[in-house]
Formats: sequence, C-alpha cells, structure tokens
Amino acid sequence: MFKIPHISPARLPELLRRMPKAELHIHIEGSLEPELIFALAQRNGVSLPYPDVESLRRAYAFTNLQSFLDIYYAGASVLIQEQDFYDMAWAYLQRAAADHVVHAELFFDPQTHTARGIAMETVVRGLHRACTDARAQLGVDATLILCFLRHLSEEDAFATLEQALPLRDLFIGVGLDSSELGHPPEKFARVFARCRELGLHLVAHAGEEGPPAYIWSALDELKVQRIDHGVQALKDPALVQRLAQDRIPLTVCPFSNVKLCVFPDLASSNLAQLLDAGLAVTINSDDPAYFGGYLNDNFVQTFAATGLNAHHAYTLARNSFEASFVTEAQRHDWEHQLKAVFESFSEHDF
Ligand SMILES: Nc1ncnc2[nH]cnc12
Ligand SMILES: [Zn+2]
Repeated sequence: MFKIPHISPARLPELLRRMPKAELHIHIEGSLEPELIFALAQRNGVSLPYPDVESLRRAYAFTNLQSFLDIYYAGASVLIQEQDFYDMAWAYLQRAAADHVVHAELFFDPQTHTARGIAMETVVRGLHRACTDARAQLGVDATLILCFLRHLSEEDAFATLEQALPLRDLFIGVGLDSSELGHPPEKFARVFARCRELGLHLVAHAGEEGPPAYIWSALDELKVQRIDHGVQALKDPALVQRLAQDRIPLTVCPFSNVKLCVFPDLASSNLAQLLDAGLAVTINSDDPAYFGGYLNDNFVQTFAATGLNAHHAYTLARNSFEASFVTEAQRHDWEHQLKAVFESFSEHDF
C-alpha cells in the first residue's frame, strides 16, 4: 500500500488539479459550450430560439433531469457536419488535458443525431478523429461509448446498434442514458445481451433520480460493469453490500446532482458516505457546459464543500483508473504517475 504523504489543506486544491485522473462520465454533447453552439449554428445556417449566448446561458436553470434534457437535445441540433463533431470533442479534450485528465471515455448519443437525418458515420468519424488527435497532440487517451436513449424503444436501440456495427472498432462499449424515471434498465435487456455477445463494454445510468431497483436491474438484467451516478444506492443497504462486494464502480457527478436538484447543494452530496461504504466511487463532470464546470472544478469545489482530504483524493484518482476500460499495464503506468505527483507535493511542504 502506498503511504499518502502529509499534504497541508492549503495545498489540496492544487493537488486535486495536478493529479492525473480519468474521466468516465462525460456526455460529449454536454460539453457543447453556448459560444460553440452559436458558432456552429451560424456555420450551418441553423436558427436558435435564443438571440445570443447570454440568453441561452440564462435558460440553464433546471429543476430536474427532464428540464435539462429538453435544452440539451435542442443544443445538439447545431451539429451537422463531421467537422462539427470533431470541433466539439476537440474543445472538450483540450480542457481535459488542462485538467490533467490522462484518460477519458466519452459518451455520445447517436439517436439525437440520426433522428435528424445525420449519418451514424458522420457522428462517429468526427468524434473518433478528435480522440486520435488528442492522443498524438495532447497526450490524452480517449475512447468512445455509444449510449442508447432510454426514452426511445428497444426497436430503435437495436436499429441504432445495427447502424453502428460497421464502425464497431471505433467505440469500446455501450451505455444507457436520457429520461430515467419510467424507463427501467430491463427495457433494454435484449439489446445489452447482444452487445455483450459482441464483446462491448457495458455501462448504464441508474439511480440518478430513479430508485435502487433500477441499479439492481442494471446489474442483474443488463450485466453492466459500471453504474453511472448510482447515488440513490445508499437507500438500500443490501445493494450497497452488492456494489462493494463486486467492486462495481459508480461514476458520480457532483455538479450535475446539484444542478438537476438531486441534492440541494454540494455539501449535501453523499460522496463521502459512498466512499466510507467502501464503494469504488469516481468523480466526473457529466455535462460540464451546462452544469457550471469541468472535472477539476468538480473536484475542488466538492472537496471544499464536503471536507474530503488528500486520502480521498488519492482514492478517487486511483478508482478512476481501476474503473477504466484499459489494460493492466496502462493502469499501472497512471498509478505510478499518481504516486509521483503525491510525493512531489509532500517534498514541497517542508
Ligand atoms: N445526467 C444525465 N442523465 C441522463 N441522461 C443524460 N444525458 C446527458 N446527461 C444525462
Ligand atoms: Zn450522465
């Protein structure tokens, strides 16, 4: 076991910013900043129901998940050309590099685009090209996870999978997102079974607004390897035991939970309780352009509000590597970098 050196609380924010980390829950369409929405709208001749950037930003006052999704899908309507998808992902990956994100698994929602007549290939090739350039030019390792929209039908999800199969090598897994309540994971059991046969990694949003029963069915019916959000798990002690025992990672998104009124404020986040329960928790930004900050902002402000310390920081960064869909060798390399950063902070303390 690595002995965490003493690090003064005053230097904790800088440590949080500097430590290498993985981001495993970021919807790339949720990284579309208002400025880029307006630039792409102009480039593509799309008209928006807001006169300017400021009035669009003012509309980002959400009361629940659905109130956010309505505006998030409207924002994505400016994405038309392959280059638009590239520009969106590239902007995120530059910010990720600045936050010392060494690995990112990007969610994308193809049905949002194919329903508007955009080809699957346009979406995936644009995003994939940005991931390739990020590796070469930014040193950020980035991969793609295709998410099915759960408010749409099983049939639509199967059709989406069919469209994506010629591009199978350009994404590593599938997820499940969009409106949770009323759309339990088991609705997609057969689609996920097929994806499992195809060797894809499996994740699903569950227990964001929905009950612990949705987390159970994501595990037992979909057989997912990670739970996205999962913050409602604490309502069910048997579920917490199961998550701990199987070391199922939870990709928790503190800013998102506050903006979507899951918790009243950051201090009410249950991150510390989830960690104390021995769960493999990670911190993520979800939809940073809509929720007020990127990954390091989530780390720094959540730590300040909840009183987490350097031990928690190390655990969270380590968990992010453990939960990543990468090779053991890659994981070890990043853990080594993580230890080096912690040790460098200890030296400067004296
Ligand atoms: N937080 C979230 N929950 C469900 N679906 C989403 N799509 C984008 N962000 C989401
Ligand atoms: Zn999400």
